[in-house]
Amino acid sequence: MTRVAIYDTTLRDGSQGEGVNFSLQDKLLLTRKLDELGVDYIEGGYPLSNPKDFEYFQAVRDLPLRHAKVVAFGMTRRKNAPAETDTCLKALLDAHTPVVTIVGKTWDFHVTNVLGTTLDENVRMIADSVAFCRSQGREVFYDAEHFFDGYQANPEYALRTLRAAADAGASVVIPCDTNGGTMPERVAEVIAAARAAVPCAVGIHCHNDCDLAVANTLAAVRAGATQVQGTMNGIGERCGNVDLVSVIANLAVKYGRDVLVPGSLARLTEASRYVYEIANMNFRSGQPFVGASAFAHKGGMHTHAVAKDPTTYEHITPELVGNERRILVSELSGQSTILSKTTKYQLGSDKALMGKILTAVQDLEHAGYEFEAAEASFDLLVKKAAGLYRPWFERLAYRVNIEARADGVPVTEATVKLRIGGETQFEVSEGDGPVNALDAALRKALVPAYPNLAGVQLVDYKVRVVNPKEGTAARVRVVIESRDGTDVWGTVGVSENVVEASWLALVDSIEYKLFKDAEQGK
Ligand SMILES: CC(=O)SCCNC(=O)CCNC(=O)[C@H](O)C(C)(C)COP(=O)(O)OP(=O)(O)OC[C@H]1O[C@@H](n2cnc3c(N)ncnc32)[C@H](O)[C@@H]1OP(=O)(O)O
Ligand SMILES: CC(=O)C(=O)O
Repeated sequence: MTRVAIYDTTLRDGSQGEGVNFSLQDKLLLTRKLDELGVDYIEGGYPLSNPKDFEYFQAVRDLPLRHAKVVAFGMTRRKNAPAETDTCLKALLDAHTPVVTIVGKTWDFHVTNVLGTTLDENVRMIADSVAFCRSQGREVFYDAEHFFDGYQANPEYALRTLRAAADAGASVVIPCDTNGGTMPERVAEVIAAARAAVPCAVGIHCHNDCDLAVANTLAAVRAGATQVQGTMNGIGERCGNVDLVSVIANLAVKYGRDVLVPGSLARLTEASRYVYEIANMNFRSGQPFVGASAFAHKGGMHTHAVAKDPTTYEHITPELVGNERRILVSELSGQSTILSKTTKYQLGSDKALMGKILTAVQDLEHAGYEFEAAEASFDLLVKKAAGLYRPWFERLAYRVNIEARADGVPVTEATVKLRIGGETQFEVSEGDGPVNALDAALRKALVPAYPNLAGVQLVDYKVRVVNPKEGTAARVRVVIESRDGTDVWGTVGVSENVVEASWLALVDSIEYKLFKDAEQGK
């Protein structure tokens, strides 16, 4: 099957998304990651646009890329002026990339109403720009902006612009659904018409304004497009570009097409999450293929079947795209969920115990607990129900004091009193807030006996009101995420008092860490 070239424009079109702003360093890190993933082309930016993009093309030359080619992007020459002196084309060539992508107008309405020029001059702008970059030794891709709307309005003219680019030496012409409003069957028809009109390869560039960008891109490939442009996780202007993650996975797994470099598909999840991190965006847990929930099973009937054979509720095996299966514990669980979450304790034959754990989960969830993001608290619950729990320390008391001083800066102080191995420990600590102060005092008291606790970091803290109708007397749920050198774990506490809820979640985190290290012989 023909290879489909993957052209990533996260660094250019992705950065046109609201709230996305990559630093130069971010762009270089992403370039390295995209190359590791095995994409064929990385569109690094618009060198004329700003000094950062210009510098990127200087700096990227020092990156040792294994596979990907870096591409500079820019528009056709300005109207009524020669290509040789055009500042945009000069910046494109000064980027010294092996490939340049030139975007041009194909919709007659844009030519007359936006560029303010004639249809003939626009065709010359395209041809001159492509020919000039070719004469300077660059491979040229031609992005046909608004091609689908242009083809709808004036098909002869739209095809004429494509032919101008191909005749001038473009190796790929790429019809763009710039406004993202085209339906999949129409995309297929128009791509077929474009292929019939030019001798060179045809690509596709879709936006997601109708939530159809993936379907449109796949329709284009089925109609013969051999280059796919898009962004990681679909970030981009308005509703975004096509999500390359889904496109790559569907092409490889569903259509058996040759994409990326061999063996790369299993890096998809890691690459997607890396892009979210660098873009400072939250992961989309329901994102197909790579989201944390993409292979998470919650309903009791589902988990029961998945335990017998995962294909009962999974369309592919998660490892294929580097993701993992998760079994979620909740009030919707049945005994088989509990069974699959407790395999390490080998409690399977004890039906009464499974029932007891399930009832405890349902009662606690009714009271406001949630164990989906707090598997460490669930683990402690199982230990307690199965008689495997032993206290590492005894909680005698805690107190938190917040003093608002005259300078307006509140000072928080926490005191904890614990019994550890028969000794009473009493420690005081200041912190940025009650949770920070309590955490610091807890560790001060415990680290002398359990030095591994020094390596625990609190990485996330979330509070959610459980029963908002009660106003300020409402119960709150605190979920804390903790991390050490090897693992990340979540714990939960619920109370009418936010400090107490935090304390419960904190203590669970510490206890889980102590059990975990003991089980791992640390
Ligand atoms: C569909 C897409 O995603 S295309 C890429 C869109 N991305 C961006 O625009 C981000 C980067 N852009 C920029 O940094 C700036 O817009 C620049 C540097 C390109 C141009 O900046 P300026 O010269 O100040 O122009 P400005 O942005 O105000 O307007 C765009 C100009 O480009 C012209 N233009 C637009 N498309 C094209 C084209 N394909 N070929 C030639 N000229 C074009 C417009 O007519 C307008 O020129 P005019 O004011 O003489 O009519
Ligand atoms: C080229 C481009 O980004 C577009 O037409 O959407």
